[in-house]
Amino acid sequence: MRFTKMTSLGNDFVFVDGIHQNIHDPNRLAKFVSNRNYGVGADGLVLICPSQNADFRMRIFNPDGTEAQICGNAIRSVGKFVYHYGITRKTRMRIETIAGVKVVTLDVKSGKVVNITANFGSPILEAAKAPVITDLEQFIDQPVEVLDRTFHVTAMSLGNPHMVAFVEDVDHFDLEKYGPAMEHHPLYPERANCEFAEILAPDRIRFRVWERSVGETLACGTGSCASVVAGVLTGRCNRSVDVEQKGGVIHIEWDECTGDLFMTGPSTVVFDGEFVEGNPYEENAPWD
Ligand SMILES: N[C@@H](CCC[C@H](N)C(=O)O)C(=O)O
Repeated sequence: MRFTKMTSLGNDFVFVDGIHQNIHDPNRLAKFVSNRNYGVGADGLVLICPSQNADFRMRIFNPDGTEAQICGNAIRSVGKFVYHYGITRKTRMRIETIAGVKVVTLDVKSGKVVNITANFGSPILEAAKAPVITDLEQFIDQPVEVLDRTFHVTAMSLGNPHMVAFVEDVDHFDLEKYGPAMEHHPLYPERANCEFAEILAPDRIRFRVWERSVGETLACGTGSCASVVAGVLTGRCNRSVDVEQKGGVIHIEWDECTGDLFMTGPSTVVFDGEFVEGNPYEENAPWD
């Protein structure tokens, strides 16, 4: 089985072409490839599959083997992957996910994909669909007690669940302490991807993320969108924002007329590989 390692601002994934290869038990494969000692090492596995109603279908699996609905950095990388490997010549394509079909547009210069924009559509702000357990219709800037602190949280779905809390001095924020407690907070029946964000200027945010089923990652595409949405809804930022993360900067636009969220940023093909002796399906394996 051949694979490709790609990274988008340090949010790294193993991509497997499931159009020309037959993949069974992707949940188990995800645990193996994601392991940084026994496998390739990644924040998850991405399968690129044929689609009935779009150009391609993306499936994304977290390192614990759970399947997520969507991933912002991975979907942009899928756009680059299919163009880079000549699977398509299209520079604008529709990619199916559990969270719906998203449009991905490539910026190609001298034959190379330099930037990729993904349209995520509108964020889902209805609390019941975020999902958050509350009587409120929307969960915006609401006090939430976590361990010894109260955060003001805005919850939403980008297809996957997010919560955003604004903090001061995010670089010194104790993410290891509050991240897991927030991810597993009883408010979120499906757990949540948790963004702790600092406003640097109305057009610049810096955030750190504690991802559901992963932990801290260097960047999160859907988390970048969620941070800007929460910033706009609470009057903290503009609709066109550069979002800083540990792994780099991404640009987010939240269109006032259509309500669509656009994310633009790079993706890098790091290396191609082929599994030799590793057996992803081994019983009682050390990556379980
Ligand atoms: N890194 C991602 C999100 C990946 C999925 C997430 N861990 C979940 O379980 O929802 C991004 O770039 O959006």
